[in-house]
Amino acid sequence: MAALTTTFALETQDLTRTFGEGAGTVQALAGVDLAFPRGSFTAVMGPSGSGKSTFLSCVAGIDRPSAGRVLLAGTDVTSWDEDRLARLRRRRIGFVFQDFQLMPYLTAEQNVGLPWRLSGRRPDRARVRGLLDRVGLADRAHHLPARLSGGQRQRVAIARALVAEPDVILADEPTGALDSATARGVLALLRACVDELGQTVVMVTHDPVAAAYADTVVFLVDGRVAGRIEAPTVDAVAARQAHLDEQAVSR
Ligand SMILES: Nc1ncnc2c1ncn2[C@@H]1O[C@H](COP(=O)(O)OP(=O)(O)OP(=O)(O)O)[C@@H](O)[C@H]1O
Repeated sequence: MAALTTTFALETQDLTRTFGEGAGTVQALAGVDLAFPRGSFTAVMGPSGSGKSTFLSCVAGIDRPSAGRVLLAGTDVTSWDEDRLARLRRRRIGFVFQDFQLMPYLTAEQNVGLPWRLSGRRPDRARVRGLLDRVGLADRAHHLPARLSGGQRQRVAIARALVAEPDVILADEPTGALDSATARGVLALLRACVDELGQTVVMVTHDPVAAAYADTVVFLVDGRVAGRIEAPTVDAVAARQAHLDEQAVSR
């Protein structure tokens, strides 16, 4: 059976995550089946609280699903222990967090090189500099995060997620804190990761303009897949979002 699943960089089967117990139980994910082909760009959208961040965390192995499976390149990693998952994340997954998670005492350049250091390698300085240049921060390489704006910090986090050329890039609202010109630059960079390097990008966003950079948009509602759009346009995404919001209000 494994051969059938290896064309997908990432797959979830019946992914379920429940928080709390008894009357206070929240079902953040209620059986999500999704498959992400290698070299694809997928946007995950949905109302606030629909399970988007929980989905990314479970897929990255940062959170543990209550049931269901996560497969990376056809390998079931659901029951891997913490150490093994951490090593996998370092090697194969780039994660852009909502809150950046930069090391405050490292410069922009050192933060970008961190994934290499953590896996015991010397950072490739030319690649680090090249990525800082791509995200428009060539002249900020020696700045500490405290001396960067929110948008600049986000761009350092993106460069860091890309530096080790991971197979899968998971991004939670990567353009949320950016002005529209910088956001376009970041989205073009993610698109290039897919088109030029064959990486697989899964990006949570609320923004139809950002979602239109993807090949596919998947909508989550109440922890379930509620729809998808292939080859999305800004108008098609915005219309579907409005429709889902109306349904949510009338529920
Ligand atoms: N650690 C937790 N403990 C309890 N409930 C949680 C926890 N994390 C998430 N939830 C709940 O799970 C549901 C899904 O949350 P999640 O953050 O995944 O949604 P989201 O779609 O990313 O929302 P947003 O767009 O607002 O970021 C919400 O009802 C949330 O309150």
